[in-house]
Amino acid sequence: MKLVITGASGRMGRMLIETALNTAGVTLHGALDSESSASLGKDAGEFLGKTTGVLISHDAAAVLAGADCVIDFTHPDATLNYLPLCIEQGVNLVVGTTGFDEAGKAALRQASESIGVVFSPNMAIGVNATFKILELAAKILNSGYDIEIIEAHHRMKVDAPSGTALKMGEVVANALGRDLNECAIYGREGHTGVREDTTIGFSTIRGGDIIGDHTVLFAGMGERIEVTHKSSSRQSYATGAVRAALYLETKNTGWFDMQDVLGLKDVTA
Ligand SMILES: NC(=O)C1=CN([C@@H]2O[C@H](COP(=O)(O)OP(=O)(O)OC[C@H]3O[C@@H](n4cnc5c(N)ncnc54)[C@H](OP(=O)(O)O)[C@@H]3O)[C@@H](O)[C@H]2O)C=CC1
Ligand SMILES: O=C(O)C1=N[C@H](C(=O)O)C[C@H](O)C1
Repeated sequence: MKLVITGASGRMGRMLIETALNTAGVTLHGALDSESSASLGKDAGEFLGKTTGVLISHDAAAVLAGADCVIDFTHPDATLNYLPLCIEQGVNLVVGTTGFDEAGKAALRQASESIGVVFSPNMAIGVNATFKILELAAKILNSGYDIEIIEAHHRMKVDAPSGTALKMGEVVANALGRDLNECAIYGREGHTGVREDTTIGFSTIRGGDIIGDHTVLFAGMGERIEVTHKSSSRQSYATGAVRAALYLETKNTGWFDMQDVLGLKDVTA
């Protein structure tokens, strides 16, 4: 499978290049970065001390020619810029980028009528298992428990709450028959009044080099349950993303998430 990695000099881009180079059946076909990137023209493997023959480029049309799949961990503006070229050239797309607005998500979903798309705010197997655990926890703790979602990430992260925290909120809200758009509380300040029963609160921490911690707290009277996932390396995200690209090898169109890729859709307790 011929893979193109966007955001090639970013934290995830580099991890993805290393993972692609180490995965049997995968060829690094191209590497893209922003037009202002200091890495343009450099070998994509330079940061590993390797020569791959793939030079980091800004010419998306040229790089995408002949590719099978793009893995994109960048910024919503970048993803939506690459999208028409993927459609035009029939190149599948794995999107790990977070922070899309509703219109951006709709554009990706529409693209999946022409190409295969895997869209997931977190590609780690453990996080996707946690989504399942949360579904069950929410169904059991369906009344008498206040739900709060706490996430912590590195100081360079630009979107909040994290895509994973929002997805956790969605999973819990759906399990309880609530609409996250109606029950989410994003931070509190001043005289807030007492907590309303059916709300789901989000708290965001940004600092240092924290890779990604997520906790869903079910706080009852006299006890509390915390479901926590902590990432200690970006490798888990990259491994999941390359697995998603391989999953798309047999697909020409369609909208998928990591639950599809990992075969978790039908897993019930
Ligand atoms: N789904 C998942 O499992 C995970 C998702 N993520 C998400 O992936 C994204 C990237 O994270 P991370 O690697 O830490 O971020 P970085 O800032 O380290 O990397 C982003 C890369 O994208 C490039 N880029 C940014 N804007 C544009 C643009 N408009 N056009 C072209 N290229 C652009 C940057 O280039 P330059 O620096 O030159 O601007 C950089 O190379 C985030 O949305 C994050 O939330 C992260 C980890 C896991
Ligand atoms: O920006 C990050 O680093 C991460 N972003 C994703 C998110 O927003 O959920 C996934 C992971 O938590 C790391």
